[in-house]
Amino acid sequence: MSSQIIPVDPFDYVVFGGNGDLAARKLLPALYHRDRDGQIPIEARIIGASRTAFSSEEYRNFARDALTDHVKPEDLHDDTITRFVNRLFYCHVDARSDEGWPELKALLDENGSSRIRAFYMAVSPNLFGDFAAKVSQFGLADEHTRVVVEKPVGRDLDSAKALNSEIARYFREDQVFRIDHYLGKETVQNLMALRFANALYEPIWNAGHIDHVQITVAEEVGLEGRAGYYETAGALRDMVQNHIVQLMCLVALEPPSVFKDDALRDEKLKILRSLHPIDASNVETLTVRGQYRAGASGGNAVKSYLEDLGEAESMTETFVAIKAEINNWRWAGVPFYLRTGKRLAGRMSEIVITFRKPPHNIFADVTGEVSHNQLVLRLQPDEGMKQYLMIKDPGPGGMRLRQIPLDMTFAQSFKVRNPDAYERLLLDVVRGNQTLFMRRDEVEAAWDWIDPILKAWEEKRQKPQGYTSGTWGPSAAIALIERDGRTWHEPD
Ligand SMILES: NC(=O)C1=CN([C@@H]2O[C@H](COP(=O)(O)OP(=O)(O)OC[C@H]3O[C@@H](n4cnc5c(N)ncnc54)[C@H](OP(=O)(O)O)[C@@H]3O)[C@@H](O)[C@H]2O)C=CC1
Ligand SMILES: O=C1O[C@H](COP(=O)(O)O)[C@@H](O)[C@H](O)[C@H]1O
Repeated sequence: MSSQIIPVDPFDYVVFGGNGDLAARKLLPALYHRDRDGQIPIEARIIGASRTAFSSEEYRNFARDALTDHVKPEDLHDDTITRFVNRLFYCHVDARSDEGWPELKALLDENGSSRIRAFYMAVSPNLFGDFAAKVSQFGLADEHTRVVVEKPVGRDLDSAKALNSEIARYFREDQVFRIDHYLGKETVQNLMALRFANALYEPIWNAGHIDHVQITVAEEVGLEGRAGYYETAGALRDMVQNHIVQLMCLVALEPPSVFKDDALRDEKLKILRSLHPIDASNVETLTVRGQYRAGASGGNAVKSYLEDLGEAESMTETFVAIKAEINNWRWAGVPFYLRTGKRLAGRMSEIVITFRKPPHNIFADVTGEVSHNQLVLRLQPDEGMKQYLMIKDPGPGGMRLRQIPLDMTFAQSFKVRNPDAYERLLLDVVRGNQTLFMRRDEVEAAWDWIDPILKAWEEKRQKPQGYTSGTWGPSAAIALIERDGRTWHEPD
């Protein structure tokens, strides 16, 4: 069964970098799924644009291969593939010359100016400004045009500001969609539903009732052919500055008055600006950097980061753990333990809210300690939520208590395919809905918190600690939380 369909108006989606890795792995499959589910209007077109001299027919073949490689075989059918690829066109353009741009303009103008136009920058960030300038120079944009900007938005605060200013020369902020695909994940949106569509949790969603929060985004994969980019980024820039910080904001924000654009983004911004600074004075106690060594992943032997990179040494971290704190009334004294890494023991992303214990244990004599209730929001795999509660073991054996989860796994509760985050976000751009996209000031506020960490690591020469591939990271990450008398949540 398909997921719920909300129609969108006809559009032309131009994907700069339409023959790149992101387009092949994520964008074309996502658009294919929306088309297969009947959400893409018959007139809509998708136009790949980059330097390679493809014809539109060759681009359709590229797309067929991408779908074969990245869509589950059971979702591929000849008729839906053919319908989808017939929407595809290709223009051969260079961001740094005028070559190909008049042809792209002519193709777009076939539909007049009333149609929605979106330009997706699936290219290296150092080309974002060039593409924006060309779109403007050749008159491809009007006031309804939208532009999608991929991460990374900068590599520090100064470069992010420069990039944002460059884009702002050509587009208004309400035309700019800075994508963070974690915001399109189902469980992440469900976090908003859980908090604000139920009266149950919000009264206890604060320091009075919550002991601490954990956010883990663990990956089994290594560099996946992106060594060049990764070596200039590292886990803090690649995952924490955007995805993990965004998740932390959604856990922590105050209720917005509506679930819409600036109302939500204003509240996220307040959290970003309330983050307790981490700098040279506390970086060694509040952060852990790691780098994977050789080990095993999914039962296979895997190389170290340095071997993957082909270098003798590197200061780039492939793992980060951070103890973050939010300086406001709601969260005073509640640590947010964050961790992410590559080549870890499994692919598992979750947010764990650990509540305080009952103020008095009336079962102390018969059952000993009672556990903290935990709410586990599983982002991937097996998206869903589990609320762990203490219950009595059935039977006459006395008051033996244990934790049992109230389990809501989406796959079991809803018999629908779980859409990829890009499916939702790509069409939100067409709708002009910026709720799940990052505003300029948010991105810059996130860098404002991250920059001093990067500087402090450099100043202290805090080298990444080695960890064996296939484990949960360096032992120092375990010590980071155990020092506080807590432990990382063990995935089921
Ligand atoms: N791949 C991924 O999983 C992810 C990627 N991203 C981001 O997405 C963006 C694209 O990444 P990715 O797809 O991996 O990169 P690739 O290197 O695979 O693709 C880059 C694309 O840019 C095109 N290109 C390069 N130079 C020019 C130019 N001067 N004019 C026109 N087109 C040009 C290339 O095509 P051609 O050579 O034909 O011109 C190619 O299509 C990056 O910002 C990356 O950080 C973000 C998250 C995940
Ligand atoms: O943005 C990125 O995300 C992926 C992880 O995304 P997921 O949806 O598979 O969890 C990560 O591998 C990549 O390094 C990073 O750039």
